[in-house]
Amino acid sequence: MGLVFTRLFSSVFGNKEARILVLGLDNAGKTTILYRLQMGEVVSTIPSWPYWRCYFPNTQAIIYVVDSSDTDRLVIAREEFHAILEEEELKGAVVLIFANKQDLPGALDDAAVTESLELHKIKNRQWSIFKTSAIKGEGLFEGLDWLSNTLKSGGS
Ligand SMILES: Nc1nc2c(ncn2[C@@H]2O[C@H](COP(=O)(O)OP(=O)(O)OP(=O)(O)O)[C@@H](O)[C@H]2O)c(=O)[nH]1
Ligand SMILES: [Mg+2]
Repeated sequence: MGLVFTRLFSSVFGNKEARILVLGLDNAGKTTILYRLQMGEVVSTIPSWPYWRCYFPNTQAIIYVVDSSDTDRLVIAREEFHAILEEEELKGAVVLIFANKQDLPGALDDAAVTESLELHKIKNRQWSIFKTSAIKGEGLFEGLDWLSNTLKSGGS
């Protein structure tokens, strides 16, 4: 399951529209995050894997959401994440990772999630990871600020 939205970033060059995909395993917190960010934009739901590709063209950024407390499924999350990065149509997209559910006991921190997802393998692309709690509303805007600045400065 995923979500897609477009957002306007104002910059010195005027308003720039960015198409952003929010992806991640089920239960990661994607819907909660978008609700928290109070996106005024139209958010559409992407049904399931086979259809994800239809949403890939013209995507400037991917937000990949991980349930940091669901350590059993981090391997699956890693495989899914790297499969997404392999997609030709997403080669130019900037990647923001949300290590979500930091409020839960046993949640891995950003360094541990970086290790589990093997983020050091990411090549030729701008990326960053932020610790978030969608429930508490923590870390989300910091991440979005990074994304906004990165897209304004020309993206990948
Ligand atoms: N404790 C805690 N729970 C969270 C957090 N973010 C989301 N949840 C909970 O996790 C569950 C799943 O959240 P959703 O936002 O529905 O997850 P999703 O990624 O949209 O899931 P799908 O739509 O099934 O793909 C819900 O019960 C949320 O309340 C968080 O930061 N902390
Ligand atoms: Mg959802």
